Amino acid sequence: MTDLNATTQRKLKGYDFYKSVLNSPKYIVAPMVDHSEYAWRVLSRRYNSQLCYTPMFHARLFAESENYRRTQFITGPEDRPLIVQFCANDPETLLKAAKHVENDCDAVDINLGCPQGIARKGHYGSFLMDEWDRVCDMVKILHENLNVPVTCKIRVFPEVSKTIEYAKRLQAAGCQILTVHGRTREMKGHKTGIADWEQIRAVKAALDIPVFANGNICYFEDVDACLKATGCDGVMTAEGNLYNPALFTGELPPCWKMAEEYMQICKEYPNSADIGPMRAHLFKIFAPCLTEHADLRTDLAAKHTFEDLWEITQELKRRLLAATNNAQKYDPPAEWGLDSRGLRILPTWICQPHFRPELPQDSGAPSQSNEGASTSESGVLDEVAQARIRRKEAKLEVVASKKARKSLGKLPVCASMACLNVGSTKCAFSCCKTCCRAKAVNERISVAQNDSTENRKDGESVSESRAAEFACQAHRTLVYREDELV
Ligand SMILES: Cc1cc2nc3c(=O)[nH]c(=O)nc-3n(C[C@H](O)[C@H](O)[C@H](O)COP(=O)(O)O)c2cc1C
Repeated sequence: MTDLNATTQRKLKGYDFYKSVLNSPKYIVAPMVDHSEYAWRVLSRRYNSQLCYTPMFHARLFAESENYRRTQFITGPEDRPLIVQFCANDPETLLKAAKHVENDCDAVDINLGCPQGIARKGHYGSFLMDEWDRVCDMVKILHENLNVPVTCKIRVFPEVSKTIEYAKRLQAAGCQILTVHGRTREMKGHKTGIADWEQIRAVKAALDIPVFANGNICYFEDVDACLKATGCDGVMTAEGNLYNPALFTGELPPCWKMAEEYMQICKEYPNSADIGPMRAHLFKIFAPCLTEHADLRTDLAAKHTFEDLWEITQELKRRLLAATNNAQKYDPPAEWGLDSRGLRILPTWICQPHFRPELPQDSGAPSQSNEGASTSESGVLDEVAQARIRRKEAKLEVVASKKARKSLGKLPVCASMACLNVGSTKCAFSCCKTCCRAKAVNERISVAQNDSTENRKDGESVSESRAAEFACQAHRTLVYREDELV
């Protein structure tokens, strides 16, 4: 261990550190596994992000593996101010890992908020929220032995008094900046919900060190609202930044512009991002328009080279530009149009926050808030979560359809499983009027297509002659009476 006084005295603390070293940042990019990598940080900084965090690194792996360090921690001279984040549960291991980065960053952060299963297994993140002594030992060892300050990122407890007490313990142990994610450990996935700015405000009021607020930032306007509501020194955003990397400028740029610039950075800065993160970013940037261009969505999931992803980006750009008459810029309306959920209606070619689809009432999941974009600290693609929701919704539809069929009692149901109408006794196949007609039309067409020219009477088209014949032969019973049909 180094000389305690020498190290701690040399370092600027709290507000001095925040102002002199970090330049009083208000706009902060969150630590994000697989997402806040070097290339993404370069892009975010170009669009007014004033402080960036690296993705969370695993302290033990970082301490032990040169290969892990080399492949995971990539940075450059313009990548400042920068805070490197670790997850850990052992003070000595954490210190060993942090020593490797102390000369290439401005502070080291401890992840005390990850709520994912992987954190439960590894015993870190929010699963240390009940072990205050161990957590404080980790803060203390970095405070006393690192050349740079130590910071922490926490989630809140259900009780505000407990969050305040916890935050004070961290401050006393040597934490120099605290980020408060205003959600509890249980608020994840479908239970994400809205972050509690009131709890963040209470924590901020109780501490002497700078505090960053995290949660509920979807638009630029939310930043000021959050600063005002919480009194915090800065606002950190994760998903808001992923869906619109220019969020902190107040701009709503076209998706292709951000995608192209990001890809160019990846090319310009070799090794700044892997294909995995690149693809994950493109999925998010293009999220609003990928439903309309499902073929490219499939391509994006399947392709594995930079050139392929670049080509997909270019193709989407071509299509979107064509659809928007070459519009390069979006001018927000004086007053926002809102959809039925109260969300802003924006064209799909514009970078915009992503809102989870509302689950049906009886899905067993708590209802979603508009702001409650679910987070994934283990870096799992939102695509996967959305596919899961879609599958669940499809299942619920089948259940509802079966229920509805049951409620029709003994009435014969249309033989075509696709609909719930009562089947007609006049139809040879027990279809309802609509399905029977559709069937008849299709079959007429196929008969007509097979018809030979010899059968044609002068002046009559093939389809007309054979269709009439077909309808009267095979569908003799198709004489509908409207009142028999649902
Ligand atoms: C893809 C992704 C990866 C994340 N990885 C981390 C991480 O490495 N460390 C961490 O402390 N939080 C991580 N988080 C959580 C965010 O930092 C942030 O606390 C959370 O998303 C809430 O902020 P938001 O409402 O702005 O999204 C991650 C979130 C996302 C969406």
